[in-house]
Amino acid sequence: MAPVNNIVQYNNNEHPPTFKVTVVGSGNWGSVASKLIASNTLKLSSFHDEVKMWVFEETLPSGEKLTDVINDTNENVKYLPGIKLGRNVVADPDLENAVRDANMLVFVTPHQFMEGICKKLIGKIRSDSQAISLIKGMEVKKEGPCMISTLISQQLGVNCCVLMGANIANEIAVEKFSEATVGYRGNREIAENWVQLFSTPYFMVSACQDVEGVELCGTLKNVVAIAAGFVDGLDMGNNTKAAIMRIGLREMKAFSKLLFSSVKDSTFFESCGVADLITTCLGGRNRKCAEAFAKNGGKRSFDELEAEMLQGQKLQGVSTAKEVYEVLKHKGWLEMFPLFTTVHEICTGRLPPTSIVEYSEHTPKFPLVGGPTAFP
Ligand SMILES: NC(=O)c1ccc[n+]([C@@H]2O[C@H](COP(=O)([O-])OP(=O)(O)OC[C@H]3O[C@@H](n4cnc5c(N)ncnc54)[C@H](O)[C@@H]3O)[C@@H](O)[C@H]2O)c1
Ligand SMILES: O=P(O)(O)OC[C@H](O)CO
Repeated sequence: MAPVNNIVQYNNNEHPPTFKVTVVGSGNWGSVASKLIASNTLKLSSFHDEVKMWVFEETLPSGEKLTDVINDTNENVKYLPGIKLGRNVVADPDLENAVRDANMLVFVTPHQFMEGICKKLIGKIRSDSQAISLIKGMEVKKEGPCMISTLISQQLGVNCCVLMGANIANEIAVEKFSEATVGYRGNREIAENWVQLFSTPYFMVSACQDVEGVELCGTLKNVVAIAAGFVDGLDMGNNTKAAIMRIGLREMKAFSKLLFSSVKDSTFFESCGVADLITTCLGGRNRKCAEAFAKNGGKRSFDELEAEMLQGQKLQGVSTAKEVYEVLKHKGWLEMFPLFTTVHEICTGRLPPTSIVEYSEHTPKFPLVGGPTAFP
């Protein structure tokens, strides 16, 4: 399409773009996701070039508003400094305004804020909207666990896919090769549209018809990352860390399948599964803060360490460990999941960090190295 005197003209063979994207969230991963998407909307004729990015507004130490600085410099100076997002990314602090024209909504905020965000969006989005969640976490309700994609679907009445994977944002920001998995249910065409929107030569995305499995992998690996951080903080070495990762993967798979019998074994071999578990236990923020927690003998709280070490970025693993613990307790499954249980008990100070490989009387001794019959 060619702009003539600022009016966009279409020739006979060209259709106006169908899809307009808004990214709800502008943290570390939210900013990188906006950059990936914006590079593609410029190339794909079915998408409008402009990508709106909703910013939870804050005032920087300079006294300037973060949104103004992003729009002036094309950089999220707080959450992704040094990276240009693409001139077609437009930051907007007004949530309602940011989503008004969009029909492809990308949700990427820390999970604890999503319930409030959904409430504000009820009745405010286009009726033909599709959604995708890049959020690793879950909510626990009276009725039981609720995945974030389910929260979005139920509250907003939209179909919601998920995108998870071995995706440390700072590495993708500098275009180092990574993979990701789009989880979907039902319509493959919609999933393919998301795959197209995110894929670049350095970000290889594939689709998997197992939305619960993909989302639970992304959510639960953060609990295992906390355990891996404890092992690092206690200088226990690589063998111990590998053992923790193996046991963690077993618990991830068992928990997912107990909650949703539809979860597929093969999902755990996708980027969202074993690959994300490895990268997060080697280089993630949950691992880093848990290492500091263990080095301090559990005497400095995770809240304090998060504020000091992450400068506004948020951990998901500590709250996810609590949410998983609530589910296990409610279902009577605590004894089947000693790693998940122990991580929560260490985070809350009920057990010392060294307990990650020592089991007290109230945690069972067997399943940490459990045989094949310990789980379904
Ligand atoms: N950073 C990564 O490497 C990475 C990679 C893959 C997935 N994820 C997942 O993506 C999700 C978002 O992570 P992120 O790295 O973009 O965020 P982040 O950790 O950088 O969190 C900071 C963001 O939270 C916002 N925020 C703070 N208080 C808020 C409030 N009250 N309401 C709404 N927003 C508020 C901040 O404005 C900022 O945008 C998480 O679930 C995370 O697990 C992160
Ligand atoms: O830095 P973390 O621990 O939040 O992990 C980041 C991503 O989820 C890794 O894929």
